[in-house]
Amino acid sequence: MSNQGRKQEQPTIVTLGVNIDHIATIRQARRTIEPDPIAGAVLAELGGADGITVHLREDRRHIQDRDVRLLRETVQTHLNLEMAATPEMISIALEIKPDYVTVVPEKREEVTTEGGLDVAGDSSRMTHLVEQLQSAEIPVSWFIDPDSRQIEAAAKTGAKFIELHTGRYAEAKTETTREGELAHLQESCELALSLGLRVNAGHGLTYHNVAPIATLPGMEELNIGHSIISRAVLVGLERAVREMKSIIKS
Ligand SMILES: CC(=O)[C@@H](O)[C@H](O)COP(=O)(O)O
Ligand SMILES: NCC(=O)COP(=O)(O)O
Repeated sequence: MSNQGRKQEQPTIVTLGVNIDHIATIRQARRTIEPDPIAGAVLAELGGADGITVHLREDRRHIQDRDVRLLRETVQTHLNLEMAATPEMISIALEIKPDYVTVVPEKREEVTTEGGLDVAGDSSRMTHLVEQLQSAEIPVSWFIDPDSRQIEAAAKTGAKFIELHTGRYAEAKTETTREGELAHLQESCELALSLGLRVNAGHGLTYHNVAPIATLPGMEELNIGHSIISRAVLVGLERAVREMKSIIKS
């Protein structure tokens, strides 16, 4: 069922979904048991995360099926499962029942998610996916570019959310380009709310570029991963070395 005609109320507080994929990237570099993203999720929640996001890629390069199953049992806030629109992923989502699913485009050869999903170009398959997941009470979010055609198509599928891809904003090389991308994101957010969608955003957000996105009227949740995990590695390093040194000395 489409959302049209039901303007979404504007949320007043922007929440933070912490994407813990790259804790698993470090673990998978050695195919070992540490660092465990489940422990990472507990610490992120203690630090104030409002939600935990993981992307179960088809190639399982970082997050594994076991991680998603355990996170479902341990996450105290909400669990956002990012996944491709494939039968395998739909069946995993139906079994695990995350608090919501964000459907993303995926290519095996990409380093990270390139561009948003083409909901407009495959609307009947996408509408069917929404019916399958939302009839099981799993709200669907489309990870799309700030593009009016995609936003209108997203609303017609009946999905509850979109996540605006902030990659072009994050990668802008000049202030003028960045301002232009921010304006696209603002207009997109307004359009989505007017069509009854709730609006999240993410990709490439950092400590330096997040503030203007966090103040966009109507923005609900920002999903941020790489920048937070990168900082965590560095701010934790001194303590980690001290702890090893004290064992060696004793
Ligand atoms: C869809 C998205 O933006 C996130 O999944 C992010 O890309 C982290 O995962 P990868 O680094 O595997 O792309
Ligand atoms: N959907 C975006 C996300 O979960 C995190 O992306 P990034 O901060 O790792 O680029």
